[in-house]
Amino acid sequence: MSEDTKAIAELHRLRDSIDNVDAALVHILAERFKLTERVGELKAAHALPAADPQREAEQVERLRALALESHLDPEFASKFLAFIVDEVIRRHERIAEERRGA
Ligand SMILES: O=C(O)C(=O)C[C@]1(C(=O)O)C=C[C@@H](O)C=C1
Repeated sequence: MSEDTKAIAELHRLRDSIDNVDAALVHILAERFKLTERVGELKAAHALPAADPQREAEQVERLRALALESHLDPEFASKFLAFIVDEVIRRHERIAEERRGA
């Protein structure tokens, strides 16, 4: 087997593993959004604000430390969290509007 053929085989193996990790990420995100939807319902029912900056600051601090331990760029980890949390807040606001309109 030539070196190029071996490299292509290795590329396919790596891509198979990347596909597995991507599938796990989608499943984990789906579970997280199921949980945050329940939080959104709870907040709407009790007129609590969609966003909780104190909680977010704690989450960022915790994730940055975990990222460092795992040799992941902490800046990337906090941007990734912010991206998800922004979407959660939008969904919380939508739930609250729907409950107000109902
Ligand atoms: O914990 C909450 O209060 C949530 O609404 C969940 C969540 C999150 O996605 O983790 C989203 C918005 C808040 O600003 C903080 C955290």
